[in-house]
Amino acid sequence: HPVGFNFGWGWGSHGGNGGHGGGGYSGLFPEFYQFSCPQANDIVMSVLHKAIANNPRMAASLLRLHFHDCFVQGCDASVLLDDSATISSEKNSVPNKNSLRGFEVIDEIKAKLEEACPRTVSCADILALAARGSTVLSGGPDWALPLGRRDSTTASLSGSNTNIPAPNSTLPTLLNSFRRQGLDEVDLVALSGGHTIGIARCATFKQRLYNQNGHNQPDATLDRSYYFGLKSVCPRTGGDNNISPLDFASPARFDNTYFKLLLLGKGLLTSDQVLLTGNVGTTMELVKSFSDDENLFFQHFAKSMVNMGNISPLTGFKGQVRKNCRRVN
Ligand code: HEM
Ligand SMILES: [Ca+2]
Ligand SMILES: [Ca+2]
Repeated sequence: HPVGFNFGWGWGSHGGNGGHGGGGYSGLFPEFYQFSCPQANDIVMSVLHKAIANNPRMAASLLRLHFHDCFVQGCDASVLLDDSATISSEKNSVPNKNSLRGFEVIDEIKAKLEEACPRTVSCADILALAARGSTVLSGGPDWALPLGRRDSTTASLSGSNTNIPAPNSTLPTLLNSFRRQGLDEVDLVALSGGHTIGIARCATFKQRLYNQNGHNQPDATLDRSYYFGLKSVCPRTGGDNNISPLDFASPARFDNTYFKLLLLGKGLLTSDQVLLTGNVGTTMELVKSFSDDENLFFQHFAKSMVNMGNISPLTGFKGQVRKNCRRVN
């Protein structure tokens, strides 16, 4: 039987971390495919290698996909489901529409895995493997990745609209949003470091340039020269789809320059800069520590990615292993 004896390994769905990511027992474990599909990660990495060589931004897009999956119904590949008679796709939510990328790469990975190990590797695990592989191939840390997630048969468009924080969020709002997922302020700062790679559209930060507080004034925490540079990319009207790197110093390199830029007032999104200026909790100290010590950032990023990846997984007999990530079986 291709599914192997991993299926329903037993302790799965009763692990009881309360559906939360932060610490605790998830029922997932790194060796989940050791016997049923030992080559799973190699297949993922070979597709990633090609896709990222072809377009370095793809690493960023795939990392973000896992985040947008985990914050809505947990890490269950709900984000990958297309519209159908029974599914209102999360792809149409405000944070996702015209923004999420990388679905074709996930499709390619899934097709190769179905050939090698039919009906074995879930789409939710593919998202987690692709996020880790993208981090590694961009120069970031590697980590032991708990596996064994199964795929949802539902999606939540409304959950996608409410659970994924907006780029103009205040620090208390960000902390609340993460807390609801069982993640703490260290997770928030470490995972925001994912913005060391990738790109954002003007629409997501334009408010900071022209009307941060309802008085037609720019965000006072923005460095002046950075502000003028951003204005040249994002005019007051139009240009909403123009793009700017989240970490302009090294947009394709997974390093700690994101935090160094925050110290210089050169964070792109409000949600980035408030980690330093927001004055709640110890996020400011964490930003300073991560900008001082890349190793420390890498260790925390790895740990927090595991925490995020543990949010409400479907295990044991719950959910299914989709044959095609875009639709339920
Ligand atoms: C803390 C709250 C967060 C907010 C408010 C936020 C917001 C955003 C926004 C607005 C964009 C640009 C989207 C666009 O222009 O279409 C973006 C891109 C990105 N985000 Fe986040 N994000 C957050 C957390 C995270 C986390 C936890 C990760 C992963 C660990 C992540 C990874 C990324 C990456 C890699 C990109 C670039 C994607 C690409 O270039 O295709 N973000 N984020
Ligand atoms: Ca999900
Ligand atoms: Ca970088």
